[in-house]
Amino acid sequence: MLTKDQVARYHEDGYVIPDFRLSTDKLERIKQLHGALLERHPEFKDYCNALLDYEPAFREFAEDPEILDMISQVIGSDLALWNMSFFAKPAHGGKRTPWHQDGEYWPIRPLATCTVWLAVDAATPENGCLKFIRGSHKDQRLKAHNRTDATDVTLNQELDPAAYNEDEAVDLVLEPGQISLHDVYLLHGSEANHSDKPRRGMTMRFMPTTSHFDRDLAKRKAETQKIRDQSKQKLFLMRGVDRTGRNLFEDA
Ligand SMILES: O=C(O)CCC(=O)C(=O)O
Ligand SMILES: [Fe+2]
Repeated sequence: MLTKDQVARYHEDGYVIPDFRLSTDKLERIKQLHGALLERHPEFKDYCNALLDYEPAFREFAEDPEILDMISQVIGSDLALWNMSFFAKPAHGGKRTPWHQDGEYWPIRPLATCTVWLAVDAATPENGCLKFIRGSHKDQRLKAHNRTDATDVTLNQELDPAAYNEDEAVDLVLEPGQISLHDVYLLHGSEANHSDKPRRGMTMRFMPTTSHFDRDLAKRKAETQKIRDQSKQKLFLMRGVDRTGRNLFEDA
């Protein structure tokens, strides 16, 4: 569980690093599953944004009761897992992630999600750890993004340079097995990996079921923003009930 102070930190800063460590066994299992996935799909060497479509076994890590307890402390006790991704950032050139707000990409209304970012390897400034701008989620608004057609990036929507000041960024330094939780409006990004160590990170994205995963909006966003069509996204109810009555879940 998060302490009262950690819950307050999450709301104040837009992220928190809980006292949590995934076991070495589970980390090894994640590395194995990911290694096998890359053998089948080498195109995901930098980034896979639909992990469960290609390897459903990853879901067990999002069913961890300790993690679900923490998520319910920050977004409430009715919650769904709607995405898992893998930012693999290999040694010697793993791609940068442009500065962005997650919400720019996602067809969830009202916009809400808590992301668990799990460090599979140690994440440091040298291998391109995530960088957050503390408190930048607070007005709960999306700022201007521009599309980038660069090929050395994981994502294609980039915050307008006038919307943030990189000097305010803090490094999210994590040991293997540690996690951070971050808000859907938080400004964040990461540099390329020029080191000789990989920086693998796995995400689990949870939304409160007071929000609607809008599949029509997903289609429109795919067209207008040239992002992946998320209209067929699999949603898993993890705790509680659907509060909107409009979300479509997979059978558990
Ligand atoms: O791992 C990265 O470099 C980016 C991760 C990210 O943007 C996210 O988890 O929302
Ligand atoms: Fe992100």
